[in-house]
Amino acid sequence: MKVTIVGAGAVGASCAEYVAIKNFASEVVLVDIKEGYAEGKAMDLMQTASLNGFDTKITGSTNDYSKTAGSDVAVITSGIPRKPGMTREELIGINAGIVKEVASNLIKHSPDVTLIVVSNPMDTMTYLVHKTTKLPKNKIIGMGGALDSARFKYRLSEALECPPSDVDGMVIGGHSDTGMVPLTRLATRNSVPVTAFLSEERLNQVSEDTKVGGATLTKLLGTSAWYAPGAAVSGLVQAIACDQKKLFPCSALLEGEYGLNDLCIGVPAILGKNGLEKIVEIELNDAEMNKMTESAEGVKKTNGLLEV
Ligand SMILES: NC(=O)C1=CN([C@@H]2O[C@H](COP(=O)(O)OP(=O)(O)OC[C@H]3O[C@@H](n4cnc5c(N)ncnc54)[C@H](O)[C@@H]3O)[C@@H](O)[C@H]2O)C=CC1
Ligand SMILES: O=C([O-])CC(=O)C(=O)O
Repeated sequence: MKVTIVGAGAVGASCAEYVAIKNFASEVVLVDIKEGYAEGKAMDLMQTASLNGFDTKITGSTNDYSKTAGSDVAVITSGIPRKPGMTREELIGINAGIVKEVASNLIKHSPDVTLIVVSNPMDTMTYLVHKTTKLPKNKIIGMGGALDSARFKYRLSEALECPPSDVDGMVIGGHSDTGMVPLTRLATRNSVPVTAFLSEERLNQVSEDTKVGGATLTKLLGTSAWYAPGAAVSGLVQAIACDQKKLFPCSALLEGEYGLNDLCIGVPAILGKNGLEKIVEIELNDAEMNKMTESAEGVKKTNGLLEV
């Protein structure tokens, strides 16, 4: 199993580290445009192999895609992150060109690859990859919902004063400060609906904190987060590499599901060796469906800025 990660920055390197530590891939190739940067990150990570007990071989390359040939899964984290006060959507001008070129380079050397798009604005970048490559739709997946759901569980655990591992919950919709739809009605603590423990007001607070999860960290860090994003991507990579048939909310190209068409947005999906194997349509109530429709309008507005 060969995994390529383009962008050896904060998220790309964190993802490489989690993939290696989980020890399911034979090879990880890091690619970056900055001279020597991917090679340096790869060497540093390889020097943790004997400490962390993994056998994955990590190599780096400065923009030489021949090194990525035959990749099963490739992750696109190349581009710029936001700074405090910015929205993800403001990154479109720089990141669209980068993502389009990187996807094309990857496919040239790995025609059967499954692509996981991370660069922001992620739903629009995923749509861009669908529009500009000839990969089948199951082979292009956007990562956002897995991270947003992890943040939702963290915020729920705070409110419930319990460990995050006690909590289950999911965020669908667009990966943006206003577009996320945390499904509080369906969240549980060991099978008990969280609505049995928390007031509507407290749950609304959990939802709002979840939606601005990325912005809150960007304000604290001066750039956007990387540990939870890297871990979330590694979960998607593992589900595909190990054919786990796991369910994650992912940004998928919709063709009528949830009453939506011609956009990529976060919906529950099963991931396995064929990439995004199935979109799962869960029953939403009217309020949730309205939020999803509103979120889709926001994503479509950003898609409208693309030159495709
Ligand atoms: N979808 C999600 O849930 C998340 C998305 N992000 C996004 O991921 C992206 C990366 O974030 P960070 O790793 O924090 O940024 P970073 O600045 O640390 O790393 C980005 C790397 O991409 C490289 N790069 C730029 N153009 C390139 C090209 N044409 N080819 C190869 N490499 C290129 C840069 O040299 C840099 O090393 C950002 O757009 C950020 O907004 C970040 C966190 C979560
Ligand atoms: O907030 C950002 O810009 C990066 C990101 O997508 C996240 O951490 O959710």
